[in-house]
Amino acid sequence: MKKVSDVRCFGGRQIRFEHDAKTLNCVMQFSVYLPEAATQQPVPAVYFLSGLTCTDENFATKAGAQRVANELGIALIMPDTSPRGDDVPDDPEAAYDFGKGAGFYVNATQTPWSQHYQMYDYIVSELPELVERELPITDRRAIAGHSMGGHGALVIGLRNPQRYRSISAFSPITHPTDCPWGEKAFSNYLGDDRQEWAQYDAVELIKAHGQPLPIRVDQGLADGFLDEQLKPQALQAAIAEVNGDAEIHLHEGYDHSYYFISSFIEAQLRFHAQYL
Ligand SMILES: N[C@@H](CCC(=O)N[C@@H](CS)C(=O)NCC(=O)O)C(=O)O
Repeated sequence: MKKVSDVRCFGGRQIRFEHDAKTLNCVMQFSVYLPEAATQQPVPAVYFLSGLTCTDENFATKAGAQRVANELGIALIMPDTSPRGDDVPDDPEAAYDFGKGAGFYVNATQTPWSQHYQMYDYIVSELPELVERELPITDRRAIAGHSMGGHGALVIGLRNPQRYRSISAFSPITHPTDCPWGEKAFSNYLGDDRQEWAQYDAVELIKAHGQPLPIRVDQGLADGFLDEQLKPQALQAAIAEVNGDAEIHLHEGYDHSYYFISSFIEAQLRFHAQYL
């Protein structure tokens, strides 16, 4: 992998890398925050999956996570949200909710998407293997995300409890098989067989397999996507059905933006630090 930039930030370093991603069949960029503690010994990591339209830079520049990550001695790994490059197919109408910037953290099975859109395997396997080999980062991992990335964090954590210690999400798409964003993405990436979709739906996974890891969710009640796309009550009902103990924090007046994320990222990082 090649370093694109490296700057000092809150005692640690904010670094951007580029590499040939084998699972995605394209060149990808990702960002890493290394706390000062990583100069002494390898540190655990929180992987943060961003939402629709984002790259690795949205969370890096807008969430304000580095100060607390440095205090806690935790690295932040910030991947992009889809495969990139001129060879990668995009939404024919260039809509923001499908194609580039909208990989939905699934392994696509349908043409022409399946050649590049393998974001599930990229996040679960290729990226951790790379950063743990090349950087002072351990295999003590937590996974977090926002919106589409909140969906990704829940699904990836729920399906891989042996690989992660805790899960958190801001404004997650909790039940993508039952909302317009999810239905559009899954029918294109995965085809029409809805049984194939359930493996990428946090509500369905919890109902089928319970809650294997600690979970914290933060959701703003002034979020414009709340009722149509995000449906926190579907997640609450699934958790209740399996007698889980996920923390779901509903915040009066907060919206879907990075102003919301920056208000509660400290609480989420301190939540993960208990388990890392
Ligand atoms: N308002 C956006 C909808 C997409 C959106 O809200 N994206 C969220 C994630 S779902 C985001 O993080 N956007 C980038 C940012 O705020 O920096 C649009 O219409 O393009």
